[in-house]
Amino acid sequence: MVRTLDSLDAAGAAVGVRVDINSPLTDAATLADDARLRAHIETLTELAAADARTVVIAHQGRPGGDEFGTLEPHAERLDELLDAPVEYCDATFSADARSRVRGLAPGGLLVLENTRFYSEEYMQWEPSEAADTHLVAKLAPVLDAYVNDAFAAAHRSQPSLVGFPQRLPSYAGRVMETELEVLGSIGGSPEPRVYVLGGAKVADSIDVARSVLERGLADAVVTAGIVGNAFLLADGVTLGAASAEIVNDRSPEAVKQAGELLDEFGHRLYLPRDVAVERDGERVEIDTESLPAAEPAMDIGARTVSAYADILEDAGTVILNGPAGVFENDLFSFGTRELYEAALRTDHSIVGGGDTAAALRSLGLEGFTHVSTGGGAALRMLTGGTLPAVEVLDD
Ligand SMILES: Nc1ncnc2c1ncn2[C@@H]1O[C@H](COP(=O)(O)OP(=O)(O)O)[C@@H](O)[C@H]1O
Ligand SMILES: O=C(OP(=O)(O)O)[C@H](O)COP(=O)(O)O
Repeated sequence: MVRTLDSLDAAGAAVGVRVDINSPLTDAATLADDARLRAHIETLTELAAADARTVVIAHQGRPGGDEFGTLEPHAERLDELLDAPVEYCDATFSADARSRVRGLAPGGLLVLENTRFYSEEYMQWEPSEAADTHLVAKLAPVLDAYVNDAFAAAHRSQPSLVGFPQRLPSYAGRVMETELEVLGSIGGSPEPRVYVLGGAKVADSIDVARSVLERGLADAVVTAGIVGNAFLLADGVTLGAASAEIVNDRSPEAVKQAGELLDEFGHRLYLPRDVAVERDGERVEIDTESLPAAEPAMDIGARTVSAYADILEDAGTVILNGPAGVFENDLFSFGTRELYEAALRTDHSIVGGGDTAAALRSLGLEGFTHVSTGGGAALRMLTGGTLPAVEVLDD
C-alpha cells in the first residue's frame, strides 16, 4: 500500500500537491461544476491545518481543446471553499513562481498555473525521464515533499504525475487513498456482483465487460445505453439503421466483439428487452421483438428497467458506469433515473465515470457507497490495469 498523509510531517514544509481539478467550464473564467475541487478539500484542509506551505499543481483541459485554460477561477473557488488563504500564480515553474513558493507562509496555499501550458506535460514519459523535464527539474528543488491526490489523472504518465516522486518523498492524498481502497477492493466486495455498463464508450465498456467476466469479478453484466445497443445488434436484433450507425460510428469493431462475449459469457450478460425512441415529439417504447425502428434507440424501456431492477435487487454489490440513455433529454432520462435508483437500494453501490457522476448530480441521485472522481482511471482499475502515477509513489 502506498504511503499516505498519515506519514507526512508537514509543518513548515513546502508540499507540492498534484490534484485533478480539471472541470467543465461555462466560459474561460467560470467553472460549470466544482465537484472535483470539493473532492480535494479534505486533503488541502488537512495540509493547511498541519501548517504545510501547500503548492497546488494541476491541469485544465487539453491543448487546443475548448476547456483548455487558466487555473485562476479554480484558485478563486478554492479560496471560497477553504478556510485557509489561497493565492494564484500565473506561471508554473518560472523564477517568479519559485520565489512565490519560497515565500509562502505556513498554512497558506498557492495555486500554480495549468501544467499543460508547457508542452512537456502533455507527453507520456518514463518516470526517470519525467524527472528531468523543465517543470520537475525547476520546481522540485523548492519543494520538500510531493503528494499525489489526482486519482482521476493517475492513468497518465505525465511529468507532474510521475516525475516528482523520483526527486521528492511522495505520498498519496486522501482522494487517492480512498479511490485505491474502494476500487482496489472490488474483488472482496459482497457477492453477487453486478456490473451495469451503459453510456457511449462502447469499446471501453466491452473491454471492462470482458475483463470482469474473465476474471470472475462479475456474476452478471447488465447493458444499457449505446453499449446495450451494440449487444442487441450482436445478438441479431434488427434495431434499425439509425441505431446501428451510432454504434458503428463509436466503434466499428463493437458488434463483433460484443458477439464474441455473448458466445463465451452469454449466460451472465443481460440485454435490453425494449428501447425508447422519439416519435412525433413523444417518447415511444418498443419491444425488441417489434423492432426495427426508423428512429434511434435513445433509452431503455420500462420492461428492461423492471427486469434489471430484479437483478439488482439480489446483488451484493453493484458497479455502474455510463448512463442508460440520453439522460440530458427529459424524454430519455427515465432509464438512467430508474436504474440508478434501483442501484441505490443495494447495500454496496459504486459509480465510476466522470460524466456519469455529473449526470447523477444533475438528476439528484445521491447516496451511493462511492462515486469515483475518475473516468478513465476508474475504468483502468476496473479492468485490472495499473496506474503509472500510483506505481511510482513510495510505499
Ligand atoms: N442510447 C443512446 N444513444 C445516444 N447516446 C447515448 C445513449 N445512451 C447514453 N448516451 C450518451 O452517453 C453519454 C455518456 O456516456 P459516457 O461518456 O460513456 O459516460 P462516462 O464519461 O461517465 O463514462 C451521454 O452524453 C449520453 O447522452
Ligand atoms: O478528466 C480527466 O479524465 P476523465 O475524462 O477520464 O475523467 C482527467 O483530468 C484526465 O484528463 P485527460 O483525459 O485530458 O488526460
